[in-house]
Amino acid sequence: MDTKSAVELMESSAEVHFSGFHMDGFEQRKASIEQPTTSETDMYKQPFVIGVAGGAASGKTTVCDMIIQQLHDQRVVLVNQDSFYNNLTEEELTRVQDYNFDHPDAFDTEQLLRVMDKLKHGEAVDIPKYDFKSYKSDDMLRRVNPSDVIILEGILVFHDPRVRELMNMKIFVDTDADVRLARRIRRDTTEKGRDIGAVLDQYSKFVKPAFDDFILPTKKYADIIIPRGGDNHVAIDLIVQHIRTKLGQHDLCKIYPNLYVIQSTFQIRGMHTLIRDAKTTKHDFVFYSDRLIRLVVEHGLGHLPFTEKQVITPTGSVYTGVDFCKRLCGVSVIRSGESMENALRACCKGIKIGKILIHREGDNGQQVSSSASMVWYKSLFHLVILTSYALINDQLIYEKLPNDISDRHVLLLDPILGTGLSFFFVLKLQVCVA
Ligand SMILES: Nc1ncnc2c1ncn2[C@@H]1O[C@H](COP(=O)(O)OP(=O)(O)O)[C@@H](O)[C@H]1O
Ligand SMILES: Nc1ccn([C@@H]2O[C@H](COP(=O)(O)O)[C@@H](O)[C@H]2O)c(=O)n1
Ligand SMILES: [Mg+2]
Repeated sequence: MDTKSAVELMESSAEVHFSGFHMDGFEQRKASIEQPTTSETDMYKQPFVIGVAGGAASGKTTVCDMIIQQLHDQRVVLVNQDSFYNNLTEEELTRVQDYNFDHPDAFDTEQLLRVMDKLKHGEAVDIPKYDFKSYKSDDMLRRVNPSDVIILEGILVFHDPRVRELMNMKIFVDTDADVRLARRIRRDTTEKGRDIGAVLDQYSKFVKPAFDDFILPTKKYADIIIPRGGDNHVAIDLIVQHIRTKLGQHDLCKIYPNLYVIQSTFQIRGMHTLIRDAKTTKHDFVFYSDRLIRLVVEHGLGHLPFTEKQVITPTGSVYTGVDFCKRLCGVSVIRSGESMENALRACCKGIKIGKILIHREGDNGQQVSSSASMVWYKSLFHLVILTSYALINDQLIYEKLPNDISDRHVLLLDPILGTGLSFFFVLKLQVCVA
């Protein structure tokens, strides 16, 4: 992998907060207890699941096709809830006009859940093909391979809470009832060869009541409501843009399995908003930057190894806990890295902090994402593999490092990930030291 692709990926991942980025071949979490990691990496390794609900003939399939078309360079699969229609018994087939295809019980939701579970865990699945004319699943199955994005589409995909929980994004296609009915009449008479009278009977007997009772009430679960379905190009563009941002994070974590992305919360976004606001006072800027940096430091520390430790509590009982990793030091990249020192000192009592100053050339003033970052790695001698990152012509102007740095876990402090080139240079430097 070359530096350029990493930088490009970072560019595509604005708003991501990187921490705990330690490189391949790195010896990690060697101590007897591993910190139970709630790694966001695990989360992002799973596919991004989008649910698309809405009334029959509202344009769900059309919207999905448009999203898939715009995401042509990504691995996307479409799963239709229609594929999970229960087969009709012989008796039901004789009185098909009395069968309610719009009721939640018409679907085999347990099978849908099994299929989604497999896909989410990276397994290929065979999905039934439903035939609207024979009211039965076809003998032919459709092979669906695991993908980065799974779109699950259907009138009632928001109905069952277990299905909803699988979704990272929920879209409701909101189209006027008269438009839906007009489209349905055209579709069912031309494509399904049905009689217009039967279409209208089915609509008033089942489709409309089920829409009011089961589909419309699920609109509240939607993250995004698209009026006018496929005609709403602006909404579809925005959705695709959002998915791309999410996939940017996803890709980074795939490339660097030990990259941890701190999940954005409203607190974090609130701090970013204040920090980025030109009107923010210097005092507030410092206050909120400190708070943000502290979060990154805490998060990074959470990935260090721990050893088991037992203590006696004031009531005399034994508490089995863990001991902090003691062999730590920080290295800040002068000058920006120094802004992270206070937070590190506040979290790690008496920690030694070294400094390095780099003269940087060759970034052409490019800006990538500006996010607080902290990188930790175990010791300088583990970084030989990083030679390939060193594409830049920078110089080490000054260094003051703890003498025993090679025995310590090193927290490299560099809060502004501008182009990321300083960071890569630091890695190059370690190759020289080793
Ligand atoms: N924006 C649109 N303008 C005109 N026809 C449309 C539009 N969106 C969908 N249709 C047509 O309406 C019918 C239903 O659309 P579809 O996307 O299959 O809806 P759903 O999947 O919600 O049932 C299809 O025949 C489709 O070609
Ligand atoms: N044999 C069937 C099965 C389903 N329907 C109708 O299809 C609609 C759902 O599909 P969409 O693509 O429109 O979401 C639903 O309203 C069912 O009534 C059918 O007519 N025959
Ligand atoms: Mg459809």
